[in-house]
Amino acid sequence: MKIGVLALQGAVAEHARTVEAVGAKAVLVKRVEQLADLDGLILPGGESTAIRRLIDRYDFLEPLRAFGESGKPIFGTCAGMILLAKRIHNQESSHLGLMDVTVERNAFGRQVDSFEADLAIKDVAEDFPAVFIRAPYILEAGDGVEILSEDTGRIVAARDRHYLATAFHPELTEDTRLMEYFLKMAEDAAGKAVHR
Ligand SMILES: NC(=O)CC[C@H](N)C(=O)O
Repeated sequence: MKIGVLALQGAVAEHARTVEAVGAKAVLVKRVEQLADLDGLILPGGESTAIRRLIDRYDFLEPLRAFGESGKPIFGTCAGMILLAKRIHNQESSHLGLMDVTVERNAFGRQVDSFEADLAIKDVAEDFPAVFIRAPYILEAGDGVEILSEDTGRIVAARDRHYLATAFHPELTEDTRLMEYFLKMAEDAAGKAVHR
């Protein structure tokens, strides 16, 4: 399986390492043509406004939408979750607008810029070490969205069809269980599901 990591800005190398750790091939995506032969794509954390500027500069917006709309899985972490969302709280427009959620940016407030929490994530882990950095969270999720994890009442991981999003950074720990979950989504989508 080939999993791309959008390599415009943000935590790119860490995701690529985790992709390789679960036995898939990581592709650092810097040009639109590279999307063609991927089985899934990761939108990393970083700064969503900066990533968006680069998406526009390199004409990635429509190709990324088309990638998602073709049924290929996309995993957005932190800023990547903001890029995936259909709605952004207090903002008129969204970015890719693919996942049926409303997100709020920097939602944990300045006092708690960064923190770690052990999270129960449905179908993934009882105790996932989650690192939050100026993290957003999901304020509202559409009916078809499966809530995978909440931290103190806030939705911090969710899945909408073939879109997966976390408010935290799974790539900053050695724990590969969430990446295994995403790889399984990509395998299922590719119709190549193998017993693992
Ligand atoms: N760690 C992150 O990805 C932070 C996200 C950032 N606060 C944003 O709004 O894009």
